[in-house]
Formats: sequence, C-alpha cells, structure tokens
Amino acid sequence: MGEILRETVSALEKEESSEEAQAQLDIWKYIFGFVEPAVVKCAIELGIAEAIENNGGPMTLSEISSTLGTSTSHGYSYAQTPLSRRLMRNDKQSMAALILLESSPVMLAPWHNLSACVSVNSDFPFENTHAQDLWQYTAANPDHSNLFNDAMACEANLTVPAIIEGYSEAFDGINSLVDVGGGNGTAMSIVVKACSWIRAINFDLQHVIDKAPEIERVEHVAGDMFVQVPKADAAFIMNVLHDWRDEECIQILKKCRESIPKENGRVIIVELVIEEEGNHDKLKDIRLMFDMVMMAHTNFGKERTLKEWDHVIKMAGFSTYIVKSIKNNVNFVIVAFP
Ligand SMILES: C[S@@+](CC[C@H](N)C(=O)[O-])C[C@H]1O[C@@H](n2cnc3c(N)ncnc32)[C@H](O)[C@@H]1O
Repeated sequence: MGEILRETVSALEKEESSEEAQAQLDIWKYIFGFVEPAVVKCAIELGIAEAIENNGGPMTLSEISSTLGTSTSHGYSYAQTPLSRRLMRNDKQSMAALILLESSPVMLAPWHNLSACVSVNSDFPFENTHAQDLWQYTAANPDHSNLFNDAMACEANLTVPAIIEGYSEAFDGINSLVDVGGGNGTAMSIVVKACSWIRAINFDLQHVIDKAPEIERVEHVAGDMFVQVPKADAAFIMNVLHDWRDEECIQILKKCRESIPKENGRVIIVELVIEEEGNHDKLKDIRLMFDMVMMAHTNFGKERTLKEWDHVIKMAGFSTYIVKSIKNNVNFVIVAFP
C-alpha cells in the first residue's frame, strides 16, 4: 500500500515538474516570439532569397555576404527552398509584402494597445495609436498605402489562382465582374487572364485607384462601397467584409446586391470562415490569429463563423448561398444569390 502511494506521489510530482518546465519553455517563447519574424524581415530587406535565386544554385554564407556586401563567413551552403522563395518580393508565390506590412512599426504599434479594446470603455487600438482609422491613415500616408496594397496583392496572388483551379464554376456565365475593395487590381488581373471573356471593374477608394497600375481589360473605378457599387453581372468581394461590423457588412452586401441582376446575378465573397467545434483543419490557428489582427487593426472588424456569415448574408437580402473551401488556403468562397 505504502509503495503504491509513494509511486503515485512521485508520478504526480513528475507531472507537476514537467508542467512547470513546459510553462517556462512557453514563456520563453512569448518573450522571444518577435525574434523569428524580425529575422525573416531582415532576410527580406537584405534580399537573401533573391541573391540565391540569381546565383542559380546553392551559395556559401561568404558568397552570400560578398554578394550582399555584408560581413560574415562560415562554411555552410544555402539553397533556395519553397520557404525562401516566398521571401522574394517579385515571385508569384511571394509572401514578403505581407511580412513587411505586419512587421512594420505602423501595424505593430497598435498591438501595444490591444488590452484597451477589451477593457470596459473599449477603445480601438489602431485609431488610438495613430489618431486615424486604417483607411484614413492609408489615404494620408502613401508609403504605408503602397505597402498595404502590395501585401493585399500577395494574398490575391495566393488565393485567386487557387479559386480558379478549384472552383472555376464561380465565374461561369459571367461577362462582367466588379471587384469591391479590390485594392490595386491584382485579383481582377488574374481573373481576366484566366477567363478571357470577362471584362472586370476594379473598385476601391480614390487614393488606392490613383496608384493602381493599368491592366488590360480591367477598368479602375473610384468610389465608396457604402454609397454605390458599379453595375456588373456579378460582384467579387475579397477580405473586405472582415474589416467591418455586422451592420456595415449588411450595408455593403446590400450595395453589392443592388449592383447585380436579380436573375442570375451573384456575389462571390472570399473570406475566412472560423470553424466551429469538431471541424478543424491545420489552418485553424492562423484563422484565429486573423481574428486578433482584425481587433488590432480595425475598429469593429472580425472573422466570422458560418452561423455569423449566414446572419449577414440573409439580412442583406440574399435568398441562398454556397460555401466552398479552397485547397491549402485560409479563405473560403461563399457565393450568394439574390
Ligand atoms: C483588406 S483590403 C482587401 C483588398 C483586396 N480585396 C484583396 O483581398 O487583396 C480592403 C480594401 O477595402 C478598401 N476600402 C475600404 N473602405 C472602402 C470603401 N468605403 N469603398 C471602397 N473600398 C474601400 C480598402 O482601400 C482596401 O483596398
């Protein structure tokens, strides 16, 4: 009896001490959690992945440093990998601008005010930090606006080809398509290349349209989606609704519905869907992080569960909708019909 008791106590002690050790390890990760993104940002700024790509094969550290004009020397060789390729600024799979945006002082500063937004007198971390909301700030700061639009273009480059590959039916029977809050027009440039019969409108705020590059078969139109959306056979709206609260989403979706034909019209919504219990994939944690990002960077934005999407879509007057996941992508496609 005495033996069993002693063994149970020591097993408990072991469990407690391993929990203690794990806790300490976790805290160290919180303390230095910023180091990895900071080092990756540094690698992008130095252009390490571009140097290896231009070399056409693996490089030793001293070769890299002499190419980049930095000082260091070791014997290892470094080759391009799927990860490092995503750190090049001009690759189709590039995620560099997303890293540069999220690690920029402008986007990091509001995180220091995160607790304010959940306190009793809830406050907005971004607006509190910069005295303007994100859209006012980008309108007034062209450099940050360019960084923001480049980052959004990265996401469009990852997501839109995956939609075309996995769910091209979304674009069936459409001759004209308006991208609402389309940024610099990257999404529509991909759509018109893949679907040569489609004529596209890229619709966004004046300061964004002013800087958008010319794209064949894409017309840039400036305006306010809360007032009016240009007419087309279908509307496309990607990563825009998550910036707004339900009432605003309903208002935007109503404007989209008014811009498309009642018969055969559709709104193609590309957004995250937060999985409810028991329906998790490997991107679940990333989607939850996006929800936190919305908290830090927008006043009322949030990621939504399917139940929450159902509410805003129905309140905006749509009769039915279809939801499709996109392979290896954080986003989903929700096609809503009037
Ligand atoms: C998160 S970005 C998404 C950009 C693009 N759809 C993408 O996914 O790459 C949101 C976009 O909404 C635009 N936007 C914000 N308020 C708007 C308004 N009132 N009318 C039109 N566009 C607006 C912003 O300028 C920005 O380009």
